[in-house]
Amino acid sequence: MMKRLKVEEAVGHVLAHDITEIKKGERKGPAFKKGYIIKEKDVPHLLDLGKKSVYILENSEDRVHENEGAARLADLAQGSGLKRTEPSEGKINLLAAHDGLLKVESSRLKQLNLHPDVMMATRHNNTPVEKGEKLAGTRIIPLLIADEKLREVENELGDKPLMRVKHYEDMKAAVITTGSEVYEGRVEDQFTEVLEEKLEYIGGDVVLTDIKPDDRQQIAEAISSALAAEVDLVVCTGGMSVDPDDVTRFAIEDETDELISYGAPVLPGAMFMLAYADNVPVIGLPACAMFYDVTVLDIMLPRIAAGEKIRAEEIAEAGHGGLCLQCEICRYPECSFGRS
Ligand SMILES: Nc1nc2c(c(=O)[nH]1)N[C@H]1C(S)=C(S)[C@@H](COP(=O)(O)OP(=O)(O)OC[C@H]3O[C@@H](n4cnc5c(N)ncnc54)[C@H](O)[C@@H]3O)O[C@H]1N2
Ligand code: MOO
Repeated sequence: MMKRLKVEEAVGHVLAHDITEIKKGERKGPAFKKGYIIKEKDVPHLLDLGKKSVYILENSEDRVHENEGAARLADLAQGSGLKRTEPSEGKINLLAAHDGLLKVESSRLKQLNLHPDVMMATRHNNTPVEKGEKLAGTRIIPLLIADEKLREVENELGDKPLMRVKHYEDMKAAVITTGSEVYEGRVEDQFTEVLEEKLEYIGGDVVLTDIKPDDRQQIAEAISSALAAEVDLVVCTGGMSVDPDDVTRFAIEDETDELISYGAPVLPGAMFMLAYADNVPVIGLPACAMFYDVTVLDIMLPRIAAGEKIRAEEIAEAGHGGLCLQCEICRYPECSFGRS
């Protein structure tokens, strides 16, 4: 159990919790850590921190201290690809152990947070994250919690962790540039380099490129050869909208067996198309993806690279959060874009 003692009387006792010191613009952190044995020389410092009394620790079996409470909550969330910090001021942070796609089971997270006296705050599901980034923080709200209460949370949440970071698969992609103006050399291809960059970010490679005019059959043949070369992903660029010579989508239909969607509730990216040929994703990418830094591709590609098959329902859900504000300084993925 805990006992409250005047600081002068607390000398020689074990501190029950971290004591925070905040100096504006200078420092925020624990001046004293839980478990610290208070010494005579600490008394003035504690008084400077506004502590006339402190909680000291006495042994008890049915109560769990904030640091252990945080560790038990972290256990519920920490799946593969996450690591944790030591508790500080009663809180544990979960970090990305490697680059990848963050998965958070938001309905189970809510279940946890419906319990009084515990909290867990996370980043959004399906966020592409980089090694070392902070993904979640968790703690109990009071200093001590009944072991039974924590056990209730643990029983309800079960063994399956709430969070994990999926590795990106080493994707080999084919890029088929379409457009008679590019094919005839009137315009230099500027799309392929955009895709090379985006694939590099998720650990993939463009291994095959082709340029075709706005001709359904020629584009279809290029898709067919890319699939025969056993790439993991085919991306066709351009010719995705409404002009009479925008035929890319018909060529994609010709060569795939499962159309997920032509059109996506995402701006930029309304004319996005996703289909599968024998489970290999074939994307039709509108020319806006060449112009804007962040588009529908940045929402879909990390998921595809993490080995997920995207369903039509999920594309429909992308409408909520599907509007990019094109901020002067882009902070994607730290913004509302793509966070449905
Ligand atoms: N009347 C309408 N106009 C447009 C619509 C619409 O629904 N109704 N949709 C708009 C949307 S949304 C988009 S996005 C754009 C682009 O659509 P496309 O994918 O069909 O693009 P293209 O027509 O093929 O090309 C547009 C533009 O981009 C240049 N381009 C294309 N590919 C390359 C490349 N590899 N390298 C360099 N430049 C490229 C092309 O030359 C054109 O200038 O359509 C809106 N319009
Ligand atoms: O496919 Mo287009 O702008 O929606 O950007």
